Amino acid sequence: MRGGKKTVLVINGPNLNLLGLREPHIYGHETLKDVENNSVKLGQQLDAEVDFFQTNWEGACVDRIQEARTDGTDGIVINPGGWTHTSVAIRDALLGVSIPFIELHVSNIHAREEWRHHSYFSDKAKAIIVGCGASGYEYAIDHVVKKFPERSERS
Ligand SMILES: O=C(O)[C@]1(O)C[C@H](CCCOc2ccccc2)[C@@H](O)[C@H](O)C1
Repeated sequence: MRGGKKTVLVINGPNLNLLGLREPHIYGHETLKDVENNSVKLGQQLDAEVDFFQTNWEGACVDRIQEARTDGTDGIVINPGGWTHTSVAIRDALLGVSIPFIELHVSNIHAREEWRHHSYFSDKAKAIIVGCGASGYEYAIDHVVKKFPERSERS
């Protein structure tokens, strides 16, 4: 909670800054800025705080997740991008802060190449949303706000 409001952190991993600009037949035409704007607007409608973070650097992602342990974050929505299939470090960071999270993918990774079918996050995620395009971010935020418990830990 921050300022008396449920607080959701949305994290996007590498190359998702190109969302809507490349491979629209796979990832759609909405840009990451569109997603951020829609997410913040939904937060206002739900009387919640939505923080938005994107990085191409794995260590910066770990640092942002660790920061969430003490900044009032109640739940995380993460699209790990390519790290989905490679990153034990980010899995460890999520488990280390003990913040419930939803794993999100714009595309349906289970209908794509075999190597995309494995995720280092799915077995620990509270929920997984795939294949809903940019709308998935709003579904995930709504779920965190309405279904995830408030966290009291601040230290
Ligand atoms: O479907 C998803 O959201 C993914 O997380 C996107 C990742 C790709 C992130 C890069 O996204 C781009 C978007 C537009 C243009 C280029 C890359 C991919 O490696 C995962 O398997 C599934």
